[in-house]
Amino acid sequence: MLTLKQLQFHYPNSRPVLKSVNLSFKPGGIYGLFGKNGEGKSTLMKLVSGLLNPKMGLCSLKGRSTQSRSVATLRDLFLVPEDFELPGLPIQTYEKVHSSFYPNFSKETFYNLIEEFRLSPNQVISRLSFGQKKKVLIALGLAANTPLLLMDEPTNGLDIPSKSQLRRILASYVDDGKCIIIATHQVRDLHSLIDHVVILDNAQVIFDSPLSDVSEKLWFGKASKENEASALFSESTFGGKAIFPREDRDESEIDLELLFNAVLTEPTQINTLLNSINHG
Ligand SMILES: Nc1ncnc2c1ncn2[C@@H]1O[C@H](COP(=O)(O)OP(=O)(O)OP(=O)(O)O)[C@@H](O)[C@H]1O
Repeated sequence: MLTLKQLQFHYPNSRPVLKSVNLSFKPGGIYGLFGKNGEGKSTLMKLVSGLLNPKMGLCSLKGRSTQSRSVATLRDLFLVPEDFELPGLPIQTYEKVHSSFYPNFSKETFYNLIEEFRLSPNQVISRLSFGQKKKVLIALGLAANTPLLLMDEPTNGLDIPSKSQLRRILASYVDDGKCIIIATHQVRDLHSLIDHVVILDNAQVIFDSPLSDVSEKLWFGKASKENEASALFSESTFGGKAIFPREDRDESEIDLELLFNAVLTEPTQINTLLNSINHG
């Protein structure tokens, strides 16, 4: 659905933010995009949305370059950005202005979500709190029903009940025709939803793997004197949690935070093991 080919980007007079990034995103998946602060997650989302132009390479959505920002492409994607400014319009007016851009927009979904988020259609957006504004954008993004939904730190600003509410809403939203990419540091908020992980580091993709492959090849458990030597990665600050080759052990629950730290520290070891999967 979405392909990034040899994508390169830097801001004026700055170091490269992305160096030759190649990625492919398929429908039916929720992708987690991770990276340390400043590694280019928001930039990548802006490139995909056509808000920035790559210095080299291409982003194509359903075979069309997103850089052209053609109507046909823009109606296929929605970006919920991390930072935004929203106008002093009532929610229902804002919905009317934006819904017309999206052929599959569902007013029913939008107003159901607005109600679920305890907002009311006549509230003026500029007078809402940051978290409430974010909920309006999330409702708009989900109601737009676009094949590609990009969410940059969607749980930032949401209170604890709203985070689980969003998790539940997103789980029911994804279907075989849609692809969702979520950039987040709040791994725990959405970890149960994510089924594919992409990690950016040093302007490159250092990890790109479905979690089914991670479960097949890696085992998440506690390090002990007996097994310490076989650990691919262990972190004492995680209470002795460690990652091992799975071998013939039962499947374990994936700890995304530990996986992220492991990939940043031992990318070659982790990737070599995952690449040994025979997909044939
Ligand atoms: N408008 C801009 N002009 C110049 N440099 C920028 C601009 N926006 C971002 N950058 C730089 O580009 C790099 C990538 O920023 P980006 O916001 O994409 O990172 P990020 O991974 O989303 O970070 P975070 O996790 O902190 O949200 C950073 O070094 C940042 O300083």
